[in-house]
Amino acid sequence: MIILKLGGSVITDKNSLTAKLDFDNLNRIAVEISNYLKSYDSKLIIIHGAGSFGHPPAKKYKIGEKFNLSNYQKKRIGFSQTQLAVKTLNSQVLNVLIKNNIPAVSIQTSSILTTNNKRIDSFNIDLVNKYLDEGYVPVLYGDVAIDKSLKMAVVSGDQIITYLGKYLNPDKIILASDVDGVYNKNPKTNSDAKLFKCLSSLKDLEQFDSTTNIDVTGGMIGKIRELLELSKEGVDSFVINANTKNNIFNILNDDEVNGTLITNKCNK
Ligand SMILES: Nc1ncnc2c1ncn2[C@@H]1O[C@H](COP(=O)(O)OP(=O)(O)OP(=O)(O)O)[C@@H](O)[C@H]1O
Ligand SMILES: C=C(C)CCOP(=O)(O)O
Repeated sequence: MIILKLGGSVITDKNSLTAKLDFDNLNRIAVEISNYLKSYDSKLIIIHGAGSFGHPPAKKYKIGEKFNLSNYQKKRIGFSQTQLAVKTLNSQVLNVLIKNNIPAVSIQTSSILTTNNKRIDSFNIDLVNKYLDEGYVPVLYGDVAIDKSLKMAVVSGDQIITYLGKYLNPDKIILASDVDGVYNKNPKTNSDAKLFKCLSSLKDLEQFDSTTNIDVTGGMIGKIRELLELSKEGVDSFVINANTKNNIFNILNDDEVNGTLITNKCNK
């Protein structure tokens, strides 16, 4: 079974302050996934990020931050707006996947899990497995969730990967973003940034800035923290660039792709 995350920076314009789908990118990626599934009968879970649909409302309403009960009504509206925004993105993603003949089914993250202190503490994985067994491609996404301690939280697609990676024993975990992998510093703002072929510790990074100021889940650093957590359980993952044509098809197909392997077994 393969878990593939389509980053919000790939399927949306993440620099936009209003929700904006990157249809061309999404459609090209859907064609690559569809071509792979035509040849191989493998189980696939897709997770997508929230991009410019989810991060701006989550930031505006400070979802997941401490608040007074007197503020609760406004926070509820913020929760609802964020949930609707990511659900809207998810519908658009599903529309493109299904048009490309992928039997995608949407699993609304906020209806299938809860968190405690921002970490997933209950998850109806059975449902995901049942869809997989019936030959569907379950699609989950970064969303909000009811949180036992904080009342509400943001759950990143990356945290969903860590959770499913631990419990479903996937053969491959792929995170597709808009850069070639993990660098020692942000490659978008540093022309001398060096790409890691393999990463096993955050200590190797020189800079810890996130993507844009709208990101509420820590950008690339948040992602690496999740993946390093997973690597401690012996589960490896790859970070690759989905903006490069055929990268998604090639990595699904086990062909070599430029990127970063996150593992606890890098040979230094
Ligand atoms: N050390 C680094 N290595 C690679 N990218 C970095 C680094 N530091 C910052 N970045 C930025 O991280 C961005 C990718 O992270 P981001 O969280 O946007 O990914 P995503 O998974 O596509 O988005 P989302 O979380 O919305 O799904 C890149 O665009 C890059 O500019
Ligand atoms: C901002 C929200 C609601 C979810 C964030 O998910 P991510 O884009 O995968 O980090």
